[in-house]
Amino acid sequence: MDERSGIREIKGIGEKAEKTFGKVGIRTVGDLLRYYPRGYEVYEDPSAIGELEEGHTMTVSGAIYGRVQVSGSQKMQITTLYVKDLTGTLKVIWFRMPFLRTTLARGGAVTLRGRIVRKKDGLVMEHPELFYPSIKYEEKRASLQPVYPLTTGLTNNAVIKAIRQAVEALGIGEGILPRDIQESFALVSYEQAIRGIHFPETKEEFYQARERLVFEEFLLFILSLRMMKEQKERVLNPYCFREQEQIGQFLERLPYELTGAQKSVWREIRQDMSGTHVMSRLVQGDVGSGKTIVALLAMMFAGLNGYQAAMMAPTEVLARQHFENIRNMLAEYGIMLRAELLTGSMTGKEKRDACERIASGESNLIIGTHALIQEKVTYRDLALVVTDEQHRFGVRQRERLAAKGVCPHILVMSATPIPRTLAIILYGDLDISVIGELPKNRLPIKNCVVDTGYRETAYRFMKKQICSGRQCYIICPMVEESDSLEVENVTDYTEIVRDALGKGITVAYLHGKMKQAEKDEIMDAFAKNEIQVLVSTTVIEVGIDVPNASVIMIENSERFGLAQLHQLRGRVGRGVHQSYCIFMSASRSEETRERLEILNQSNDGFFIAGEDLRLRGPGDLFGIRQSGIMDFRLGDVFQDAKILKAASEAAAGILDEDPGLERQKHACLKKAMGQMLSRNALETTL
Ligand SMILES: Nc1ncnc2c1ncn2[C@@H]1O[C@H](COP(=O)(O)OP(=O)(O)OP(=O)(O)O)[C@@H](O)[C@H]1O
Repeated sequence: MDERSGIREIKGIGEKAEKTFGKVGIRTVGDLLRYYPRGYEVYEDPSAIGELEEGHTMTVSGAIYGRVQVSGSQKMQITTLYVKDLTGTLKVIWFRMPFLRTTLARGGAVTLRGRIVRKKDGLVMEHPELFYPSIKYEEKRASLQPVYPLTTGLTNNAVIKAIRQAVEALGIGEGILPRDIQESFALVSYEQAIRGIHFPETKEEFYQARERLVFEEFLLFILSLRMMKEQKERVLNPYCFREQEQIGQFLERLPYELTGAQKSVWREIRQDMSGTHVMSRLVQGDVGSGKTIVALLAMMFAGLNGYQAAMMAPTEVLARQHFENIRNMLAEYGIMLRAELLTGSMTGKEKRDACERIASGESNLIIGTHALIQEKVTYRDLALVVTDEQHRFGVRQRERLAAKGVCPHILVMSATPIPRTLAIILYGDLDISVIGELPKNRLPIKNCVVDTGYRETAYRFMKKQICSGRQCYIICPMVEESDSLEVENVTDYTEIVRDALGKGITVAYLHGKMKQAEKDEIMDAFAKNEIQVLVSTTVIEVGIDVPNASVIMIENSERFGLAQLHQLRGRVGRGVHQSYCIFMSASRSEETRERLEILNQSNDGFFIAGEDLRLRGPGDLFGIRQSGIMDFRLGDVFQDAKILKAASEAAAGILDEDPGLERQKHACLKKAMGQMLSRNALETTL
């Protein structure tokens, strides 16, 4: 058995289990080994019964007191047991486990781990994990128990068992890292890493295992990017771009002057597009810095030179907003180009018609969502691809869209405030431009952090703003992960806001479960100030641009990450009006206060990202987080910035020494890269 073997070769995995594992993408032994836990549970020291706390998962050790009883209906049998220690007696119940009556003997020593709930007759431990005799608990005590992502039919124990079997039966090889790299970066061996990520005995073991695996992930990613960049750099620019007078005229008639930063980025883009090689450029800028107009200029530049340009937005609402914006500008300034919208929610006929106009070249500027790559779209002469909010798309999707043209120029817009040093590593295949200044007409947003007692005052404040012509967003309080409740919650909350604001103010809501047409209608009405208050879940997070909106109130701010709060806040302060952000928080914890204070003090995305990193700290054991920026299994580009840097150094060293990865010691690495790149290529052709 090796990593490529099917999982059926593992003892205990039959046809049924094979299917279940298949649902989470595990087909081979290698897939299984790289199915990492999403967190770990610590089997803590037992607590005294007299000190148990409601709502927590806790462990108790004691003697079985009295007889085990089974009651309830045939369908739902309840087994009850009392356990006693020096400090008290605890009632314990299990559902559908009547057989325990014969297993558990009166007076026996037992350890139980479960959730403590309050019932009529006091605290009860519900459906706990049982260690009988107690000594069995010692094996688990203080160790970290992996918790895997699961699906229907797949239990945590089944995953643990399968991985244990695989680890024991398989001589785990050396992995892909060359020995010299492993040694010079003081990383643990592949075998230690695999054991340590699944079954760490200590936190230290976990950290080391994770470090090695994250390093590997980053190294592969960086090497692949470098290779892609090299291949790209060889591509000569097949397009012929000439300066267009109409662009200059357009800029002169625009109601505002471009900022210095916008001008210089626009210059770089123009030079790239008419240069000798195909452009691959990332434009980074804080929320509201005016990236859209720069993208639009590039698209017009392509259109006026007789080519097509496509822009892929992360949501339909945003695609429509860009489309309307572009269409209106073309009409207003008399530019003879045709904009086209293509999104998944359009009817079959609408899509077909749009595709025809794209294929014939009648439409030059195409704006859409994933539909731009998913639908069967052919372009007549695609010379530029703009992807908005790049972090919502992977490198693969970007490539897939690029594959639709011959080899179009690529422009990526990103509001993710990552420090330049990090950006250079992460977007290794792109050149980077930064729009590092906000338009001059902006007043800094005024912030406040308040508790829910301030709500009434906030409503009064909003009412005043609305009376002077402004509009407001309210990010709705959240309900615990429940989709059906989410809808109810937004509608109920909207009623409360309507009552609070009184007649004459139109309040509407927006949530993820609404039909696209409904969402579009609401957004259109909000943009026209027919709606004054928009209550929403976080669907409005990215890119929405209504400069007249001057207040945003974010309920449950404590539940969001700093970067997301900054994005949400960025929906206001986009015009000449003084804007306000009210961070409402129900939590009194010191940590929450400190986090929100950062936003209260600063409107600068780069500063906030840095502080976020400082607060999150290295090695966040219980949440192996995904930053959402890159699609890494384990790594987090913020949290693991140090490992990322180390991997980047390692990549540079490897390529210096052996540019084609021809040496024997790099063979495994090259193979893994090949697999990764061919996976990309495969998706590109789909
Ligand atoms: N130089 C400028 N002077 C004044 N206003 C500007 C300037 N450039 C852009 N704007 C306006 O600022 C607003 C925000 O611009 P834009 O939507 O491009 O921001 P963005 O960088 O895409 O932000 P986000 O990341 O939040 O989407 C828009 O209403 C736009 O018309």
